[in-house]
Amino acid sequence: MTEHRITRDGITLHARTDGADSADAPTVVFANSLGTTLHLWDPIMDLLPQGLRYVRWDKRGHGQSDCPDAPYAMGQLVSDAEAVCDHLQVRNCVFVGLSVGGMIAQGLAVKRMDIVRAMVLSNTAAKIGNPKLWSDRIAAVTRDGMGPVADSVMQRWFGRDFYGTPAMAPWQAMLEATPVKGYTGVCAAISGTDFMTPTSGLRLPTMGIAGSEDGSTPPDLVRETVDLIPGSSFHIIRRAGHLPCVEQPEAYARLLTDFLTRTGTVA
Ligand SMILES: O=C(O)CC1=CCC(=O)O1
Repeated sequence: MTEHRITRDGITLHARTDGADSADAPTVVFANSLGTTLHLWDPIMDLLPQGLRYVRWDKRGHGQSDCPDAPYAMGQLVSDAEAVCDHLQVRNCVFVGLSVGGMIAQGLAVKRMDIVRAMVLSNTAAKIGNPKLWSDRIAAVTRDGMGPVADSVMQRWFGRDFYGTPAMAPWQAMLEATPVKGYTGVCAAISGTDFMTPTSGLRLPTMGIAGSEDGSTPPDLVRETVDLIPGSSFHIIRRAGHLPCVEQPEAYARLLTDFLTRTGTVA
């Protein structure tokens, strides 16, 4: 594992690479969701093929990355992803984005075909929620902090088998540790994003993943976006909510590994 600090736009972003330690290795880049750090992917890392380079980073306002004042724009989040990839010489990668991470995937694929060769749109959509949903959430978190919204977020993040169990505690702690400015900054970026038109122009190998019990981006919403891209595939992971890589890591890693094989990323 190697840690990286990348400075752009007056802030420093924290990233790490695992697996192969060379820019020449086939590379998979992971983009996390709102209120999570790069540790979102920990449960699947040991289940993925060897010989590849795995890149992940903390979005601005999350984890060990700097936290500038809110609001943020989707263009800034996409440019952050671009800066991480350019710093690490990522080209022709498979880009895996979950939720807002999947919006970043769509934005980066439109902007930088040299970086994104194939993508996984997990628990995401071209447009998530509506401006009132996000302005209400920004107002509640700005007024009361992360604590009071945590339970309703957990109910969307996790299916009924996982919600309320001790295994949920570290994920709730991750959410509650997110700075208010970072959380509300990213909420504003999501609120202002509708990628329906640009995403419908994308032509690259794409796989969609949904959780059968996802309360934030239900399967039909994910499918609607994935169907914009001809030739894409779509899979539902059962007994999982918004973060299936946490609840069903084996099933998630199996889908990813199959996709890496189909796209010629692993033999
Ligand atoms: O908190 C939620 O509702 C889940 C979510 C929406 C966008 C994202 O990244 O996470």
